[in-house]
Amino acid sequence: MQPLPNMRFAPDLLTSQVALVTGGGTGMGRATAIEMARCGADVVVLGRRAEPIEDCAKIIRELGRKAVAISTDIRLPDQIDSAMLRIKDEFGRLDILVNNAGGQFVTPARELNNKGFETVIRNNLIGSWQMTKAVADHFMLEHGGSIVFVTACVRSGLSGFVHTAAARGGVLAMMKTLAFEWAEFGIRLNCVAPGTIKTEGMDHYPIDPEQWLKLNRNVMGHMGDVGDISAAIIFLSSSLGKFVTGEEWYIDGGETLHLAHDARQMIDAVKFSRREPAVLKK
Ligand SMILES: CCCCCCCCC/C=C/C(=O)SCCNC(=O)CCNC(=O)[C@H](O)C(C)(C)COP(=O)(O)OP(=O)(O)OC[C@H]1O[C@@H](n2cnc3c(N)ncnc32)[C@H](O)[C@@H]1OP(=O)(O)O
Ligand SMILES: NC(=O)C1=CN([C@@H]2O[C@H](COP(=O)(O)OP(=O)(O)OC[C@H]3O[C@@H](n4cnc5c(N)ncnc54)[C@H](OP(=O)(O)O)[C@@H]3O)[C@@H](O)[C@H]2O)C=CC1
Repeated sequence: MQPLPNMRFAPDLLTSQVALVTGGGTGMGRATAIEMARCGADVVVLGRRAEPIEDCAKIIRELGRKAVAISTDIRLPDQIDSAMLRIKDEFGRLDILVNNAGGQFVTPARELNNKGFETVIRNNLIGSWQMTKAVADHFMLEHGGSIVFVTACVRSGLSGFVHTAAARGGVLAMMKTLAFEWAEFGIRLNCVAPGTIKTEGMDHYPIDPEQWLKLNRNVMGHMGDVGDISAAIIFLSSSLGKFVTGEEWYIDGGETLHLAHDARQMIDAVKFSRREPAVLKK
């Protein structure tokens, strides 16, 4: 488990709010669920495996907030419906949804078959849609709320991840469409796109984190931590973000500043010499 960040927001920021975090048992979802509880929210922690979500709910209860862990696969509508009924019973309302659950595998597109593509679309796009529609139908179309999707930095594609690039691009378009259609119901929707964040989820990838740092284009020189992402999610979910909807927020340590990175290499090449630019020497 990654260490939790220090408390960053006012302890009453989310008082009287009920939040649901998918994938809340690990990584960024866990950090967000716990940080929301520290801000006064009651929290529903959702994921497939019982143990991590129960652990997270236990921590939240120790903080003095109400928490319920519900084992649910976001791809399965029947399980989602049961989860909604349980939330209605336990809390009676739901104000915040964080669509964080997701995952994929690295593969060159030429080696990806249709089943693999569909698997990742179902997990990341259809799962997020199903959760969003259920939460709107059961709660938010009646009393409003805030929905944040955790996506990925796919503005220029994501080599090795064509399936997830397609899914996350779909989530972005879905979010913007719903932000327009559901504004009249008091529902705000936004995306947070993490760069490379140190979580247990990264263990699924066959690459050493240090090697990854050399390969990526993060200008900070280190990976982000779970608190970098939970802070953005809480800002957007809470009254701090009350005038923000339909937005996508890249929290990536400058990983997508490709032009700035290229310019830095050029500056290194000329060694700050105006009279004798290295590029002209030979
Ligand atoms: C380097 C850069 C690092 C660094 C990367 C940094 C940038 C990336 C941004 C994102 C970072 C993160 O998300 S961080 C981590 C988040 N967590 C994860 O990614 C979790 C890891 N992934 C998974 O759990 C799974 O792969 C998941 C996608 C959910 C699918 O699980 P399921 O159990 O539903 O599916 P399975 O039954 O396993 O597989 C269904 C089919 O999918 C295909 N399939 C599944 N796994 C496959 C695999 N490894 N390789 C090929 N194909 C596969 C096959 O066609 C399978 O069918 P058959 O052939 O018939 O079996
Ligand atoms: N770490 C990074 O650098 C980046 C991560 N992301 C995305 O951010 C999100 C969080 O990732 P991170 O914290 O790193 O990784 P984790 O693997 O720790 O988190 C993913 C969580 O989602 C849950 N989950 C996955 N599939 C389902 C499903 N079908 N139904 C319910 N729950 C599910 C998992 O729990 P369980 O298996 O028990 O269901 C797990 O708790 C993911 O969507 C990820 O793809 C995006 C860009 C970069």
